[in-house]
Amino acid sequence: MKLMPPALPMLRRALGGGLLRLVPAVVVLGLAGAALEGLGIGLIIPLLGIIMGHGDTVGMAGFSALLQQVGAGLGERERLIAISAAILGSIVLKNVLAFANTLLTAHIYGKASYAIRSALSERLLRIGYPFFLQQSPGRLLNIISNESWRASDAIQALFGAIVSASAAIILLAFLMLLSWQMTLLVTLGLALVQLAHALLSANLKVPSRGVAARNSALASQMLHLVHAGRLIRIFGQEDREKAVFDRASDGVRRAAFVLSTRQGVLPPLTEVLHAMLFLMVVIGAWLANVSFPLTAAFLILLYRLQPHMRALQMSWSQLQGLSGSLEEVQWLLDPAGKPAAPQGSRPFDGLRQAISFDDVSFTYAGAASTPGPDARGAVLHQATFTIRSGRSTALIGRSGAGKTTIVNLLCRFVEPDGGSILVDGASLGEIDPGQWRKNIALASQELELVDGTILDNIVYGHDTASAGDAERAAKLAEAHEFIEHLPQGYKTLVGCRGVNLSAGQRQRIALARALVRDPDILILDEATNAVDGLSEAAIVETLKSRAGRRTTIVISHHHSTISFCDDVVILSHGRVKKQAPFAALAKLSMDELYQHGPGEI
Ligand SMILES: Nc1ncnc2c1ncn2[C@@H]1O[C@H](COP(=O)(O)OP(=O)(O)OP(=O)(O)O)[C@@H](O)[C@H]1O
Repeated sequence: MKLMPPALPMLRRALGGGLLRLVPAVVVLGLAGAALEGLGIGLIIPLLGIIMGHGDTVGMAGFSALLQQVGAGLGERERLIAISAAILGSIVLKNVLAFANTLLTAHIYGKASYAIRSALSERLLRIGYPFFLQQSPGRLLNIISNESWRASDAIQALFGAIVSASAAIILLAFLMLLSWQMTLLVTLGLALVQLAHALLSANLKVPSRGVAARNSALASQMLHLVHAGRLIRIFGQEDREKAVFDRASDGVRRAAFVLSTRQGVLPPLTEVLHAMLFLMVVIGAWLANVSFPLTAAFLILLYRLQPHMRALQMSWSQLQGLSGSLEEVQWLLDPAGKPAAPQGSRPFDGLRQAISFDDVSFTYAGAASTPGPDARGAVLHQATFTIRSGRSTALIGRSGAGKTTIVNLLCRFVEPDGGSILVDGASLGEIDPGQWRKNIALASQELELVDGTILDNIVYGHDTASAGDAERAAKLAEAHEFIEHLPQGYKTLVGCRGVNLSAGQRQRIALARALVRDPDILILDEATNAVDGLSEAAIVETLKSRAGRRTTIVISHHHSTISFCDDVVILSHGRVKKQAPFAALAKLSMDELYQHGPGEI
């Protein structure tokens, strides 16, 4: 049976060498504190000897006899004061060290929490985009907002265990010096209690996983309530949503209750076992005729040892109780089995001739029933078409035809399952993704605005852009006029995901954000569908001005939006039905274009 939470080695990696180097300091402080405590208690032997009026050494040998000699040369009164002062000094110093250890542990806890959150955010930012298509946002949110804290608690529990174990070892050593026979008995008893505790703690893993799973479900519900505020109200679903939320919340309560009750059994059980051990020592010492000062010092030491043993056991059960959280954090941090970020090292500084899709097939993970390009669920089937450099290409097709999927492939959010995408003859998969993305800009109905000002949003990802550049881009995107009419102009806060603006205003800012980079390849995916006709006509004029100089890819269901394009690619059910110069088909309506057969012009 595995008693150690499996995720601890992973956490060790996440924490890095810096924090681990502090572990010896924690151990040294723990050992020194316990040594001072042991010494202070040991000095009770001569103290009691003086109070009882004799230097009774019956049953004493070695260390205890040595302690009995402390201050032997002094007068009785001076000796009493000196020993009392030494006991008090050791207690004060021990507590100073305990405080230092608390500070150090708090420092490590804070740093560990930070390190875990930082590692999680790093993973989320560097992981391949398909991961987000597969995973529940509620689970991810729960890991970052809840489980990461619990993983830090696990680290604190681990450090607590180290301190308690150090103290226990030292106090056991003192006990050994006082009476090795009684210490052997005690050690055997403690080992049995420890084993019973460890076995019972191992059963905490299952309920701990239950708590983590219920927390994920609750986080999903929370996200839903926050994001679907309008939907819930317009369809009058408040009561139903409340019931669903309460069920998820009650699930967390019940799972946490199961975990707490199983954890709660452990402290009383171990206390009873420790009390039995304590009484066994008292009776054993009486039967063996051990001197009173020695028995008293032994029992006080044993009494002081118990909290450390209990703390060690509690840290252990806490670690087991947190194993579900540790596993969740480990799952997210572990790169195994997760989509990798796009690779490639070939330099790219601009499109010279064309981007060619050559028999490209693609299936979203989880959508395929059988592997391979012809699998059911494939959303692109051997798509072949060309996007010419310096020209504008319209990608059209009915809803679900695969247009946005082509954008996802172009932006390397996903990679083709079959066929190849060639950029000036080189495979897109070999091109440095950073350099490639620097040369493209995407304005899409799905790309959010960031929480900040309008200016922040326009220059997002283009650090060298000045306020003047932003204003020029806003003019091109037909956004300048409405921005100027806002009380704070470009300093207006757009709110979370741009809630303070209308849909058309948001789209124009997103378009300005794409245009401010004057990208080599501009991709517009339904980027102006909420913009009024007049503004759209002006935007089309802007796009026309890129002709011959820059490449533009436009996806739209509106004839007016694609009217300036040189080429058109017609998609149907993931297949390219036709690629033709747009001028040859310009007279057809969108419906006629969608229905257009492969050979007809
Ligand atoms: N993340 C996903 N997982 C599984 N299937 C998906 C995913 N995204 C899209 N699809 C499926 O892929 C197909 C193509 O979707 P895509 O978004 O490319 O269509 P589209 O032509 O852009 O449609 P629209 O005009 O409605 O935006 C659809 O059948 C859709 O259900």
